[in-house]
Amino acid sequence: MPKVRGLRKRLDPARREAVRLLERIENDQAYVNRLMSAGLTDELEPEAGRRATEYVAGVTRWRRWLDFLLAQNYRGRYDSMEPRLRQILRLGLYELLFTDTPPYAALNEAVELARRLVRPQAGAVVNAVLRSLLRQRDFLPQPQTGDPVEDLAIRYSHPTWIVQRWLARYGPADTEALLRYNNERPWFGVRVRTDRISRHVVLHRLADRGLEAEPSPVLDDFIRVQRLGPLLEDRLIEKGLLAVQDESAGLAVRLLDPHPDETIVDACAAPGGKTTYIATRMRDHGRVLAFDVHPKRTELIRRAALQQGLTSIVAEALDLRQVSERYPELQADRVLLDVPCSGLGVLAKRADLRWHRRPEELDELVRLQDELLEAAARLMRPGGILVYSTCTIEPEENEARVRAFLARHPEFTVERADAWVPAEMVTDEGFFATWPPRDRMDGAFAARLRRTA
Ligand SMILES: C[S@@+](CC[C@H](N)C(=O)[O-])C[C@H]1O[C@@H](n2cnc3c(N)ncnc32)[C@H](O)[C@@H]1O
Repeated sequence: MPKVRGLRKRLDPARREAVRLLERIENDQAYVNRLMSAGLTDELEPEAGRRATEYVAGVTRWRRWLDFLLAQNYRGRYDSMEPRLRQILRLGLYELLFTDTPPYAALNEAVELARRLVRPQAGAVVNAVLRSLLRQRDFLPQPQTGDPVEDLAIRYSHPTWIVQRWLARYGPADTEALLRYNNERPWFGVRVRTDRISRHVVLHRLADRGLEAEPSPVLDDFIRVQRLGPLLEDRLIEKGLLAVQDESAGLAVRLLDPHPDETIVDACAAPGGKTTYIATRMRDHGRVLAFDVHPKRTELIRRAALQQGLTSIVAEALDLRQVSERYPELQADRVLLDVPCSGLGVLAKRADLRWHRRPEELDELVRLQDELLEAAARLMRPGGILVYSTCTIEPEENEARVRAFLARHPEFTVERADAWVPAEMVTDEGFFATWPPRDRMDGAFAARLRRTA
């Protein structure tokens, strides 16, 4: 029979794009950062874009567990498999284990991807490996390396060094809860400009679009949503009525407690999520000086201020460590110092971060955090408030930095966070600290310090 041309099924664009992105994410750290700020899949139709995003995030999160299972079922050396074939196998297995895709559809799609994107014979490999795993789906092999920490890290798909840290600090039950939380599809916090639109109206509008959303239980101007797509389609963010922001970030601003007509410094401000919230809380009266060392990122602060119609914000590209040369007279009422950190509190949202972080980076970050604290302290008027905040749960970057700062600066004292944030999020020392599995938000920390003299 003659071959009929043109009847070959079209490759699913979402899966094809996911494979392409997964390859790039694994090879190119800089690309991940760009992807995060640029929006993953702009060229796809919205439905395919959503699926591609979900595939990329899911496969990235579960990478270590997927690799363990695939390696057990592959006849050759899994480590030296062609990278693209590996991504296709990961995607196929992810779909089989973690999505509602009917198993044979997932399998066929993966086989087709391998045939077309790798070579025709590669389809047979994918077919054999995934069929074998499909048969084992209800009794999957468990890691037995002889090291319980390693086993847990494989099972929950995290690097061993991170699991080791958390086990030593939190014990097995809490560590498992955190590992599990990091692997769930996260809810997103969204701030509502309640000076322009009521939260109630927003919730109704989203419900009409079929988007699951609920009010934040801890902040009266925040909601939680399961997906961001409908917000983007409704252009509510573009119109400056909503801003994507984790509730933990909102609570750090509440702890700062900015007032109208004050001079506030947001010392590490880009992309401006907290800056715009500060200005909103001040009803846009007063002055918010927003600094960031990266000129391009500083531009994002300006754009956010413009989008939200806030005129009290002045953004400037500046290394905070040089701020007193630039502004020798500055006497801020309040300073927010939202330092660069390891980000180990946001692994549920930043799926790739766990694979890129290295334990050695912590020392360098801690040094920078100390230097930034010194610089921030020089900007304060006596009686002023300094809030030091992070999106990590690592004590070296949190409590330890504040304790070391207080030892160097007896003119600062801690003000307990109880008056501004929910009691369960306040530590014995009076610091704000979230616990993601309990609070259903990012892991974050903030300390409120007053300069007394
Ligand atoms: C955690 S992010 C800030 C997030 C921001 N506060 C928000 O809520 O949108 C830390 C920022 O510190 C900036 N940064 C790093 N080193 C700095 C320095 N020496 N001076 C000023 N900003 C710096 C980084 O460019 C990064 O944008």
